[in-house]
Amino acid sequence: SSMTTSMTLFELSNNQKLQEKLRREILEVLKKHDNKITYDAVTEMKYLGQAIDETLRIWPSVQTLTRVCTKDYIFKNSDVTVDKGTPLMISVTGLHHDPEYWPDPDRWDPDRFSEENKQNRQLLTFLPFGDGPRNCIGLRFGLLQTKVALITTLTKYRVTLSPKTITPLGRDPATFALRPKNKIYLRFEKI
Ligand code: HEM
Repeated sequence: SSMTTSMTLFELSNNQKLQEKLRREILEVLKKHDNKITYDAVTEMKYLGQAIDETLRIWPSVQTLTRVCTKDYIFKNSDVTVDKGTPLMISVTGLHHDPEYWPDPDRWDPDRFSEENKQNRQLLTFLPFGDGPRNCIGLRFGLLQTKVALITTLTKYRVTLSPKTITPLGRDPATFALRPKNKIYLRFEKI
């Protein structure tokens, strides 16, 4: 949750217009709910959910899923086979950056997760929490924590990128859990 919060703030620092759009939504919804961060208020913040999903697409915290093949399998229209018992690693980062499913994959664009775009997307091309009976048990809690952290921060501060941050950030290859290669330095200006 903390990594997803940091990466969303990084992307919002690079996109001041979208940061303003998101802040406007947060303030409008909070106003309707007596300025209280309730579960109903958080659920109503659609653009916030889209922004977090888009961050999880570009920066999935768990970069590879692991499975063991349970029956012999032949990929359609190919001679590639996977034998029963083979350990498998699935690159979530690779899938989330495949231009076949995600055109211009390095561009952070929460509109990819609008209701309309979500309906047109191919199944299983977005796997930040895995899938199946062993997917992330903390999915809802993780998303809620991230949303509350972003609401609390963005209502109080305008966030910009410090010149100390070296971009592109890159990815530390030594860990399966996401860690950017370069440190993220942000500036918080009280609103
Ligand atoms: C944004 C936050 C989070 C992300 C992106 C995330 C992502 C993931 C992913 C990709 C998996 C592997 C799923 C699979 O193999 O199909 C996983 C498993 C798991 N996660 Fe999370 N997670 C998050 C937050 C949390 C939180 C807050 C908790 C606990 C409170 C949690 C607990 C677990 C547990 C226990 C598993 C193993 C489930 C199993 O093997 O049955 N996660 N998570």
